[in-house]
Amino acid sequence: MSDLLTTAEYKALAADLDLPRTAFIDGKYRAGHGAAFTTFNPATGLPLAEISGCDATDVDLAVSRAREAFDQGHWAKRAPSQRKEVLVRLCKLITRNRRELAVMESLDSGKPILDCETIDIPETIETLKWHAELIDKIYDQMAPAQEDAIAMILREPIGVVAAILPWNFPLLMMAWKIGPALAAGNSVIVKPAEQTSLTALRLAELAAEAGLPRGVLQVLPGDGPTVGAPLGLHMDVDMVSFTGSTETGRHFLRYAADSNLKKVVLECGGKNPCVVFDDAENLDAVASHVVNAAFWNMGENCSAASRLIVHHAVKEPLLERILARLRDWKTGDPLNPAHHLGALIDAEHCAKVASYLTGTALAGGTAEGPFVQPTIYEISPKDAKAIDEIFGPILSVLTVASNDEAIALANDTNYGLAASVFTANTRNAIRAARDIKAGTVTVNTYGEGSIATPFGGYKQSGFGGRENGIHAHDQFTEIKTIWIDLTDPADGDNVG
Ligand SMILES: NC(=O)C1=CN([C@@H]2O[C@H](COP(=O)(O)OP(=O)(O)OC[C@H]3O[C@@H](n4cnc5c(N)ncnc54)[C@H](OP(=O)(O)O)[C@@H]3O)[C@@H](O)[C@H]2O)C=CC1
Ligand SMILES: CCCCCC/C=C/C(=O)O
Repeated sequence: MSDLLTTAEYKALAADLDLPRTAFIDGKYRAGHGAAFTTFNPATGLPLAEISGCDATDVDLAVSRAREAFDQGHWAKRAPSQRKEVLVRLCKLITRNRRELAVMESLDSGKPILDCETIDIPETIETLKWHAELIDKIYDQMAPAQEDAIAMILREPIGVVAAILPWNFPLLMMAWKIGPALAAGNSVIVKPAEQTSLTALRLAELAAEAGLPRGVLQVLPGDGPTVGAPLGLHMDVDMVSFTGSTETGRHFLRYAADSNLKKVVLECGGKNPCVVFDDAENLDAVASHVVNAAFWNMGENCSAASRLIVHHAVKEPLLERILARLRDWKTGDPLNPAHHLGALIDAEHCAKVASYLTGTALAGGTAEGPFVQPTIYEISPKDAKAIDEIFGPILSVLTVASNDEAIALANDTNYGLAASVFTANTRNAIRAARDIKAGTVTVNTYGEGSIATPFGGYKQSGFGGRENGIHAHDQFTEIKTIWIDLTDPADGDNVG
């Protein structure tokens, strides 16, 4: 992006921000009944704002308002083209306020402003626009039926959806959920991660300004046990869409089992492999992809490639290039647009990541407060660094003697979210893409694909559906069959 500001200009904007401090319920900001909590700037450790937290009383209120809004049909039953208009208006408002949102996101999450400006905010807009534009272009279906019957298959909004968000992509993950959910006509209650509530609240305010009826999008700040659990256990919440750790994902399956069997979709962790075969070409490009895959967003990314599985024939030249490439990746103040890595989310997470900084590193290996240098270790597959989801800027290099061994190692994990394969041989590429058990396999590149391609995990990386693309629309709708008998009564009844 050409119009990045200077650090001083970003800091001036940051100082002027009007930060939201209460829940957004029934179309307006209002204080919750839970304990107030502080949201911190991860880069400085200083408080940003005191936020009035929610509790089960607020959950009950928000669910009843969401249900009322749904039943009244001012959103759910509106023509798809009218829902589209409101969501497109919201995109325009986000665009108009994009700088404010980018700075708020960077301040609250520690993400580099460079990424907030060039990825998080543009992708948030793109996601909302894509689902808005989709909704008046999809058709329901007819199924084969008997001669004197018509069978229709309709998609209907599910009802009240709870969106439980992580702290690593606060706005973008909100967009991944509310984009398809709102476009389909649902009422959505968002629970942001306690560390990062600010942009979710501001987005709800902008949605109201865009014309979203009250009760259709509400945001309840607070922690998991106090706000997430009552949402998960609520008898009048029809669906939970969750992004976060596999462990917390399991809680939501239990909540559903212990309440109303609500639909649950989980997008959880990953220990994603970058596999480099002996015939990989253009190692400069491979090195760029590996660095980006491992260290983008400080490795606080469910689809980060934290395992580099490389054939020994290309290991040395590839590592040389990776280390050279890494010299361009600067770590530090998130509001400095020259920095590619900002601050880790909080002290607890820093301590967890730092506990993996052991042994001799090929690069990095040090942490200074919330700033962890991009770090590379060459280790054995049995090392905890190669097994655990660290969620920090630590790449494990695992050397193999054959391409088959590489695939076996790539699959030797409880996770299965994303993987990349680098090879010049088409047959090897296709075989690897087929054999790796992951929701997304990229060949000779790294990334999540586009908003049009489904995103989600095999094994313990996910459950119940896919985000993005038309598959996300499936996630947030129920399928209804309508069978219409066309028998002429004059010809007798159709029974038996
Ligand atoms: N797949 C991914 O994208 C993510 C993976 N992670 C992984 O999870 C690890 C821990 O991060 P963490 O923030 O604790 O992630 P969690 O999975 O615990 O949090 C995700 C969301 O679930 C909520 N939550 C937490 N516990 C409960 C509960 N018992 N009932 C209902 N809701 C709950 C959180 O609320 P709150 O935090 O406010 O209490 C947050 O909104 C990271 O180190 C990383 O490995 C983390 C974030 C994203
Ligand atoms: C530009 C696309 C970014 C996708 C990031 C997906 C990460 C999800 C997660 O960590 O939950």
